[in-house]
Amino acid sequence: MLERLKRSLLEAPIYKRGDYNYFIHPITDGVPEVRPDLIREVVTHIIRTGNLDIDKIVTIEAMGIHIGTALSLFTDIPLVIIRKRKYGLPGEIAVSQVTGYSKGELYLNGVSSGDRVIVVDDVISTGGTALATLAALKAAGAEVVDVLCVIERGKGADRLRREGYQIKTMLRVEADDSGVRILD
Ligand SMILES: O=P(O)(O)OC[C@H]1O[C@H](OP(=O)(O)OP(=O)(O)O)[C@H](O)[C@@H]1O
Ligand code: HPA
Repeated sequence: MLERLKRSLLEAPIYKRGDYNYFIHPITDGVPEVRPDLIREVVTHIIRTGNLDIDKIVTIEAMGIHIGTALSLFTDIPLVIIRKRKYGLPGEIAVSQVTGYSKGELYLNGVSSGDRVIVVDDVISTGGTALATLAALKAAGAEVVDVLCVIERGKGADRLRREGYQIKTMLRVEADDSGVRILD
């Protein structure tokens, strides 16, 4: 199961971002290319394992967009993209995002109070992006029925679980100077 994802992760090159061993992968970076069979494998797994009794799919710019778009096309459920750009629309919700190597602002539009949503993203590492997303959705009055990240590294998923959130991930990996190892 998930053979294409596993194989491509084991081949992923490492790029040092300060002290952070950043793996470069089609799902997380769109590099070198995003093959349809890989996306199909990932989205098929999300459909099989995610709670899709929802009104909207929510993802985060940038590398959640291809996953969210494919899932939306497969399920006919609308997609909301949390952007890194302010639009100033009425009701726009801004939250701060901190990852293992960057800081920024995220802006949520398009989710209404009472909307049932799933959050999908490519990877969780420190959990900073997911926690910011969940804070924005709470402020919007949405009901988050599931959180699903394709790849888990570090302690971010455990951080969300400690804060009471359910999160599903497809593969857990670790990355160091020598490359990516699949833990389970
Ligand atoms: O658990 P965290 O430490 O928050 O890391 C996970 C986040 O890091 C990346 O986003 P980022 O904004 O760095 O890059 P992107 O624009 O390429 O998605 C990735 O897409 C996740 O959203
Ligand atoms: N690779 C790609 N995207 C990421 C990573 C990584 O190692 N960590 C957080 N987002």
